[in-house]
Amino acid sequence: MNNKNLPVNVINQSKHVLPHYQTEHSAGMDLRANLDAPVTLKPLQRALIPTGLFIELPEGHEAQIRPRSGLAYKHGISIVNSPGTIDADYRGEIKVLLINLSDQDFVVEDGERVAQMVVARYERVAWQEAESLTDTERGAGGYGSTGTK
Ligand SMILES: O=c1ccn([C@H]2C[C@H](O)[C@@H](COP(=O)(O)OP(=O)(O)OP(=O)(O)O)O2)c(=O)[nH]1
Repeated sequence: MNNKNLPVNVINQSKHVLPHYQTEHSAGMDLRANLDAPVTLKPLQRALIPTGLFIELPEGHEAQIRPRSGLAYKHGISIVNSPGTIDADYRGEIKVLLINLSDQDFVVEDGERVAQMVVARYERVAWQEAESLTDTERGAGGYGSTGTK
């Protein structure tokens, strides 16, 4: 572990090693399915996959549960609520809400790396109710207002 990394309390009740960064500058750590038996996802079926991990994030941090691009590309496996949010005050088990967007069955095996977790800082807002907002070049334009070329 890099000594600049954020210390995070974790309880690992899974059969597997703790998630770890695969390369020097990976943003995410892959999460492994912790299963007693394989789970088959039929086309368009979803399932909540347990990880056996419980974490205690420092205040001001969240964890985002994101799809893995390889599983998405090769097998159409994504995450229904992507990115899932793990709150700093959550003490339950981290779970991954997978969905099979392909037209073939997909079998999730115990220990398979099914998602990645990115820890990020966040801000909370203090509303300041206002009569008007500042003018900008964009204004209310969105949804493709700037074109594609
Ligand atoms: O992919 C996810 C998303 C969430 N959670 C856990 C951690 C999170 O802190 C908690 C609540 O998530 P969220 O706020 O997204 O759920 P909700 O549907 O708004 O439920 P709640 O009313 O419990 O906040 O569930 C997961 O384990 N995996």
